[in-house]
Amino acid sequence: MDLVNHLEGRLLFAVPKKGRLLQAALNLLEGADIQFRRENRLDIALVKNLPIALIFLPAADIPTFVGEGRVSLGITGRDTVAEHEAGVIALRKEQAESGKSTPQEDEGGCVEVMDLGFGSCKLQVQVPEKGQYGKPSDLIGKNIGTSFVHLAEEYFAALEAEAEAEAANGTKSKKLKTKIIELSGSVEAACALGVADGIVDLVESGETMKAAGLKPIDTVVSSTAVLIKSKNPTNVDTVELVAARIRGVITAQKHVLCQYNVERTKLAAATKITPGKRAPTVNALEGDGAWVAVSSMVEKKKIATVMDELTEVGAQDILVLEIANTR
Ligand SMILES: Nc1ncnc2c1ncn2[C@@H]1O[C@H](COP(=O)(O)OP(=O)(O)OP(=O)(O)O)[C@@H](O)[C@H]1O
Ligand SMILES: O=P(O)(O)OC[C@H]1O[C@H](OP(=O)(O)OP(=O)(O)O)[C@H](O)[C@@H]1O
Repeated sequence: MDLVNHLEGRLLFAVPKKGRLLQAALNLLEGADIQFRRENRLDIALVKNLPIALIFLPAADIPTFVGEGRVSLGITGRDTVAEHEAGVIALRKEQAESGKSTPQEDEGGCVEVMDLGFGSCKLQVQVPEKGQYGKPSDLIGKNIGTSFVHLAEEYFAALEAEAEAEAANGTKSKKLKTKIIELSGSVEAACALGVADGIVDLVESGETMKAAGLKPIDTVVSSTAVLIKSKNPTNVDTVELVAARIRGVITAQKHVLCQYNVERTKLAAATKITPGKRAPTVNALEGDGAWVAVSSMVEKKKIATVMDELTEVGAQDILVLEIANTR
């Protein structure tokens, strides 16, 4: 089937085609009951139960497609959105300076719909552990290796402006003194191989940088995966439906359902610990007027403490249940 000719009327939704965000993004689509079958080697998949076509793209390219309005919705890292936006700002500035065209502030761009809670990492400035550079300003005028050229340029332009203002010499140079060298991967190798004095790269556990003999000296962007939409999306109702479904899955992932029995006299103390989303559900226990059963949504990360506190106030038969979905 020629899928490209079946896109008419469908919401185009970009999903990372590989890499660290792929599996979590697919899990989210499954949780939101977005059903599709991706043919081998095809980067387009028609959704069976909704008017959506999934477009599988490199995470770093998704903000370009969404920002230009070619695709209405996307899942990618906030770092890639920031890089795209820094690129757009740099281009507008360049065009304005050369008088080529008028900068259009309101045109295009990505709107963050929600944080998806996975893929957390930091874009950091890293230097050799045993080297001569201790703070970011030491790197002014040096060589910086990165895949995030626009964010690195923006970062060092701000550092240079700050340094010039401090020196109060009034010579605000237009040209960046620091040399930004674009690398597409294995950026951590650049210092040891003499290509760069410092790097701007992603860090999660810190293991890669430690193994490469590097240490962080600043954070440029803190990132997680995000759902983004274009400024003027097509199929607005479907965009809202998908966002609501994904929000439900994420809320469910972050919470558990806590059920317990407690004496009515201790109910106020217990429900103070588990106030729930709106309010806890309280039911009488069959044949025992003195006891009630309580059920309440609790944040997953707090559940151990909540169970300790409930036990302390006299709650019994505490059960913790996974929530598959919620609205
Ligand atoms: N070490 C990491 N830990 C957590 N998230 C990361 C990490 N590295 C990257 N990410 C996130 O995942 C996104 C995609 O990066 P990833 O390297 O997986 O993509 P990719 O498409 O395979 O790119 P490449 O081929 O350049 O490695 C990044 O933009 C960032 O938001
Ligand atoms: O802090 P850590 O948990 O060690 O993760 C950081 C590493 O992960 C990313 O690289 P990736 O594995 O995507 O490979 P790449 O260098 O080819 O981009 C990033 O560029 C770092 O190299």
